[in-house]
Amino acid sequence: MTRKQLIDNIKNKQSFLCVGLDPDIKKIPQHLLDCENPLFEFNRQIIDATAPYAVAYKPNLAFYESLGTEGWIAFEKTVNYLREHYPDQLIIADAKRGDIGNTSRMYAQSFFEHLGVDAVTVAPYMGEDSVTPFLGYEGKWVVLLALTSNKGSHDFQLTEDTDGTRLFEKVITTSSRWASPESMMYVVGATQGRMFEDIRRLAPDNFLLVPGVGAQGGSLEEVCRYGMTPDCGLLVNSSRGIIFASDGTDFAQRAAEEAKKLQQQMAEELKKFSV
Ligand SMILES: O=C(O)c1cc(=O)[nH]c(=O)n1[C@@H]1O[C@H](COP(=O)(O)O)[C@@H](O)[C@H]1O
Repeated sequence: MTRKQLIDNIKNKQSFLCVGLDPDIKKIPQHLLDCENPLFEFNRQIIDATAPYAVAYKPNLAFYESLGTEGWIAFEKTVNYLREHYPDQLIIADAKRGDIGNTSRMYAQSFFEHLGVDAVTVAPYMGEDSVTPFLGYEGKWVVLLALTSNKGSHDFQLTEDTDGTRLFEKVITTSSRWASPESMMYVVGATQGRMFEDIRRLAPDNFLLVPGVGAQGGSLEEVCRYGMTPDCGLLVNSSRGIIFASDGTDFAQRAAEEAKKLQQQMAEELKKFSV
């Protein structure tokens, strides 16, 4: 999906919601456990219920890989279901990959050629040759970890160079030379508040994937105040806050309600910024 298509979808739907498909088998409703593939059935119903309010889905590979073959099948079926029934939704494989060039090329092939997702999360730690194999696929995106939502973001990302440059700033400045905002997004946690101002100084045009609202307590209003651009420039993810709103037979309907609430707040924010 191109940047223009993504922006058009956001404007048309008045939403920049990314629904995180992190279906923990221990938390999905009991009545689904008898289905042939409980994870896929859970995702299918969540997708059907939330699609009107979302522009992207982000399955996190950990929740699938942890179940072995059955989990991987659920992941593939989920991607195929989205492709077939909701071709306008951006699919982000949250895999946090990155390795020596020769290996990254295989990861890129797996996600972009075999699975056909639109975007993959990539860790920057191994540098240019670990990231560039994911670039150069028409309409595909690298979503590079910049300033994450967790406590551990202080351990490395916020440490300073002798000239005061913080590591996440170096990641953005250096990686901006590898790709344009047409194919590079950055992950910035919603819990980082005013740091979005610093991010925007370095990455004024890039889309930011922002996890951490809902279960991790980040503020949507604050993210928008410091991070929104004239093109919106944000994809805000919520996983548990939507998909586990209920563990009963009404789980899909409750997920839709939570997604709709976020979409309505997003529409207000888009209006404020005249997007
Ligand atoms: O790359 C990510 O998506 C990610 C980066 C980050 O800094 N923080 C973060 O929570 N995530 C992911 O975003 C999702 C957040 O889930 P919830 O906290 O349940 O909304 C999970 O899949 C996390 O692995």
